[in-house]
Amino acid sequence: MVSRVIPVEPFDLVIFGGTGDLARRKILPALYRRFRAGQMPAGSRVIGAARSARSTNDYRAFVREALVEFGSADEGGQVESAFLALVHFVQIDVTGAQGWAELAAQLQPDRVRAYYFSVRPRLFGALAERIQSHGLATPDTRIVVEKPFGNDLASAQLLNATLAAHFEENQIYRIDHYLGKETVQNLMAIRFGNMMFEPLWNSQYVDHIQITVAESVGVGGRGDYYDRAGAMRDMMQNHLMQLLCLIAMEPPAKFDPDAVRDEKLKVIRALGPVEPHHIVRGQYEGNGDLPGYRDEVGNARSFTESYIALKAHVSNWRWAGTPIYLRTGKRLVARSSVINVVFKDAPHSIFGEAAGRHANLLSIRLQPNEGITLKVTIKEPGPGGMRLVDVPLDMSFAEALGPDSQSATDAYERLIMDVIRGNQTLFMRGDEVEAAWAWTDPIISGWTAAGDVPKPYEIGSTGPGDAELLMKRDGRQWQGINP
Ligand SMILES: NC(=O)C1=CN([C@@H]2O[C@H](COP(=O)(O)OP(=O)(O)OC[C@H]3O[C@@H](n4cnc5c(N)ncnc54)[C@H](OP(=O)(O)O)[C@@H]3O)[C@@H](O)[C@H]2O)C=CC1
Ligand SMILES: O=C1O[C@H](COP(=O)(O)O)[C@@H](O)[C@H](O)[C@H]1O
Repeated sequence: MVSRVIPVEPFDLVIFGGTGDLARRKILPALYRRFRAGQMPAGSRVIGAARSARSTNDYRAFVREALVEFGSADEGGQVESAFLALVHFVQIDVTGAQGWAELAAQLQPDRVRAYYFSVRPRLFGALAERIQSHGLATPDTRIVVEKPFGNDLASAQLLNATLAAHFEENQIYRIDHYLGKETVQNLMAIRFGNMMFEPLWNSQYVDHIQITVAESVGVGGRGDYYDRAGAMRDMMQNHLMQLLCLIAMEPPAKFDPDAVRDEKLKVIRALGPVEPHHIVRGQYEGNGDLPGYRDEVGNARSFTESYIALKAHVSNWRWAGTPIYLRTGKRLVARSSVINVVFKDAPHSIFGEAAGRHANLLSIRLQPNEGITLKVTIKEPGPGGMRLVDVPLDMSFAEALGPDSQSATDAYERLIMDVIRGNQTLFMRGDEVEAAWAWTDPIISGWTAAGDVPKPYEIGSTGPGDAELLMKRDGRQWQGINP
């Protein structure tokens, strides 16, 4: 069961950084898949822009290679040729004066225009300014801004102010690709489309929540950026923060951009400061087969974390007393993003202590093997008296909805089409990003001032042992990281 395609009018999309890694791996294949699905109308244009010279024909060959490598091409077929015919290239150095007139000539009047900022973040401001000063912005223009959106509160505020000098907030689409994931949106459907969860969704019934985003890959070719960012800025401040918002927010009055984002913002603003002893930072060590973090980023003295776990509190009526534990890291045992909602024990066991105490657990698997498991307590079968065991009520979305249900539309496909449709619900608003940095900054400055050194952990493990202790001290434990 795959959702229907919502048609859009022909549009022009300009990818600044159209020859870069992100364009190659994500943006171009996503556009092609939407074209193949019939959602990108003929007459639309995809214009790659980059600093180095190449012809449109060369760029089409580059795009074709990207489609082949990232699994979307139909090997020289008609669909691929029709898509490539929509692709053009313009050489523009964002900081210079050349190329803008040529770009203007490529753009069609009276249609939606989207400029994708897939260049280094320090070019974002200049790019916004140049688009305006060269008269390339119409009222129907949108800009799509990639991460990272600043690297602290001050830089995010400055970037927001720079963009706001040239574009209205309703023209600015700040990407957090986690919001485009099918299962992440499903969090809202699960919470607000079902009556059974909401009455239990508070500190009276929920003991604690665990949010895990584990990766098995290392930092790859992005070592330079990553070593300046670390797991806190790269993942926690944005992706895990968004998951936390969706799991903790109040029901918005309706599913519209500002209603949803207002509620998320309230959650971020309700986050209390994090105690230094509630934070564990880690760095993976090499193991003979694979290089360690420091070798991978080429910095033998790096103290940047490739893993972070922390205990957060949302200080409001719903969640007072229910901690939310978050962890993310690279080179862990498996790629697995899961939210575990751990319910409290029954207040009194009528079966006596020998039967054991059991807590219900709702696991929402975001990737891979998307689905939900509810662990419930039943009687252990057999004549051995009233002994209790936990059994899972397990639902895989692929089994329930068909194998195409999760993979049909990847995050970038959905997000780009939302830009064209002018729907900002799945994009971060400026105040949300600033609030997230306002929470993050003191955490980072705290460990920097204390000279904290990340704990080593083994490649293929669940992270540093101290993260287990963080839970153990509270009489709790992490759920396993399973593929
Ligand atoms: N790669 C990834 O996995 C992810 C990337 N991002 C973000 O996406 C953005 C792009 O990243 P990525 O694709 O990896 O970067 P790359 O370094 O691979 O590509 C950079 C692109 O920008 C172009 N460029 C550089 N300088 C200029 C300039 N002065 N004027 C015009 N074009 C210029 C380059 O063109 P040329 O080669 O001609 O110089 C190239 O097309 C960054 O903001 C990054 O943080 C976000 C999430 C993931
Ligand atoms: O934004 C980022 O996300 C990826 C993880 O994304 P996923 O969709 O594969 O879960 C992460 O590897 C990268 O470091 C980070 O910048």
